[in-house]
Amino acid sequence: MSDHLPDQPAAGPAVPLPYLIIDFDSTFTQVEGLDELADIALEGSPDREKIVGQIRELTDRGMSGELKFSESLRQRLALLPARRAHIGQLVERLKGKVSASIRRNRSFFERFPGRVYIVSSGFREFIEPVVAEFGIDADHVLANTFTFDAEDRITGFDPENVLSQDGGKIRQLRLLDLNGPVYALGDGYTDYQIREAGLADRFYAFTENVTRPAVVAHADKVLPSFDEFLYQNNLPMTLSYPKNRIKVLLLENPDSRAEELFRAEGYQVETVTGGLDEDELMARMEGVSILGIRSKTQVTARVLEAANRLIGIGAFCIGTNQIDLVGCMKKGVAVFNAPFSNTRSVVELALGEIIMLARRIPEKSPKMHAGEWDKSARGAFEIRGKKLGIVGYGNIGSQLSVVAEAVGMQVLYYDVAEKLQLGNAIKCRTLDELLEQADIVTLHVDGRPENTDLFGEAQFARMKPGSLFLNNARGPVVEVPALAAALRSGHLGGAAVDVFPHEPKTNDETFESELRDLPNVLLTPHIGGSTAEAQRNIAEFVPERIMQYVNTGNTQQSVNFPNIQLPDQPAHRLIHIHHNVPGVLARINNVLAAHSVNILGQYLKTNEHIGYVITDVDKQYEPELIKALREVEHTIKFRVLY
Ligand SMILES: NC(=O)c1ccc[n+]([C@@H]2O[C@H](COP(=O)([O-])OP(=O)(O)OC[C@H]3O[C@@H](n4cnc5c(N)ncnc54)[C@H](O)[C@@H]3O)[C@@H](O)[C@H]2O)c1
Ligand SMILES: O=C(O)CC[C@@H](O)C(=O)O
Repeated sequence: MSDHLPDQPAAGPAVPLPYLIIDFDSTFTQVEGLDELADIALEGSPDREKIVGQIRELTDRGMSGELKFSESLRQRLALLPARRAHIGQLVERLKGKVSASIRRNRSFFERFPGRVYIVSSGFREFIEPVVAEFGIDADHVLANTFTFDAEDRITGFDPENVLSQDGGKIRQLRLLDLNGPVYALGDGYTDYQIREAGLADRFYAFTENVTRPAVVAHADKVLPSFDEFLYQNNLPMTLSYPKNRIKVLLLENPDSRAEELFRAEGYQVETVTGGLDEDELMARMEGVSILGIRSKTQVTARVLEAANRLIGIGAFCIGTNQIDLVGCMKKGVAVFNAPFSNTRSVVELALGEIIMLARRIPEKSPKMHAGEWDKSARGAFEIRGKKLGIVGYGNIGSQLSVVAEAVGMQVLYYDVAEKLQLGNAIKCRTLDELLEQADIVTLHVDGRPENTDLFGEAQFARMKPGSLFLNNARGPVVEVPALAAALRSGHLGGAAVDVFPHEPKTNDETFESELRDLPNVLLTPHIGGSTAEAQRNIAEFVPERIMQYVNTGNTQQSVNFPNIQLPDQPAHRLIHIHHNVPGVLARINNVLAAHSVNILGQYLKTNEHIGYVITDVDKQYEPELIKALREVEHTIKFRVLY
């Protein structure tokens, strides 16, 4: 079943295409023309900020219906010290501030110029040249006109123009006397009034730039973008799917940059500060296309069942053991993480902990806070020349190896996979070999199920008396009672633990552990990767991967999908995810052949569970092709990108 991102077939116009009455300020463009004109005219003036602020406020009060429109316009122009020459500068500025979704769909305007009217209480002098670039003629621009004095100063507006009067848009629409369905699109109350007066069949509140609750309350539909308007009306659009329909749910407080990037892309974003348990998460999954989590949220089979539109998961961390990766694959959900964004932070924490434990700081510092002066060298040692045993020589383990050698340690490592030996590090053939030699043992394995209880009584017993132990990897890897016993007995000289089998879901919950109050034990609340740098890196890395996947189908660095790095292609891209059973590619190609499709490129990669086929095709194809591809047996998900 393909259940998400319904593709937009190369749609033709609804017949007949309604007349579109589109507002200019804060709708066609992102800004209000008069506010910008004031900003230009007052450049260098000490009153700039104050006057622009006053004009903005008057604009807002007029747009939300709080102040009579004619009064708002009169007062704004009285404050505006502008001249004719400023208008040219304004036009250039406005050309760069056309609303993103309008700019994106320029071809729509060029294709249907006769059906679009710009009806605005702004001024023709700056509107006409901006919309002309979209193929909208001057006679389809209905707007006010300025008056000037002999020195070319703007003195006011032409009072005879109906648009300068209260109810101006209504009067203008009456004069237009359009024959056929009329849809009004705008951000202001005066746009809604067209509909209220019965002169438009629908009013669409356009919220891409500003949202005025009083206006939204009256709208037939709310448009976070012009794409959404085209999509709802089955009109030709530049994107295959409106981005505002993509809902992102972000849990566990990733850096705010993540939310910012998703919003800038046009997605809807909801955030939850802490983690959610399974039932809570299930209740939130309806309609979510992208889920963002960190280490606490368990994405289980039940959660996936409740996810009716999920296409991607972003793990804003390294570990992905909290996600049912196979379940995601079988549902066509691509998972991305940030494999190196916090590596350095964990390494620095581990190195710091090694030094702190070697000097017994976890005991000395609390004593000092309690007023006790305990100056002694008992049990304290330098780390220079000591043997550091790294278990798990992946990104973190190997980076720690380099840093530890730089401070004079001898590195031993053990990994289940063959790894590049860095510097002078010595590979151990078995874990026991490492445990028997190391003065300090540090864990950097991943959280795969087989690693549960990797360290228990037997492993601690193998470690040298007085040695130190660190776990910054995953809580379940260590049997906590065995570690506590080894510390209590004095067999281990100290430990630093950042991760626990049971971690509080939020900062409001109490942390319970047998390790509390043990001597020379550093406990930290899973903060190995919690630095400003790491969190910022993660918050950029993960959204970028996800947006690339949504926009191009690129699965490079996905944790569970076959990795394909796709070329840019000015084509329609058919993205097909299917169960990996023999013959699916042949079936897909039979469908393409039966519809005489011109294939520009095809890419296939499979893994144990799924096949991922990307076919770039010529833009000319019959809409039935899409239906036929969706119906190919064993399809998990299918979408079209263009
Ligand atoms: N404390 C934190 O805040 C924090 C931050 C980042 C990462 N982590 C944890 O650290 C882990 C390691 O991160 P990484 O980026 O180095 O991952 P990685 O995948 O690059 O390295 C893990 C290494 O462990 C090895 N390994 C797995 N099981 C093993 C075993 N039983 N014995 C020996 N070697 C084994 C793997 O072969 C791999 O080389 C992550 O999976 C995550 O769970 C914790
Ligand atoms: O920030 C987190 O929640 C997890 C950090 C760490 O364990 C990781 O896997 O990157």
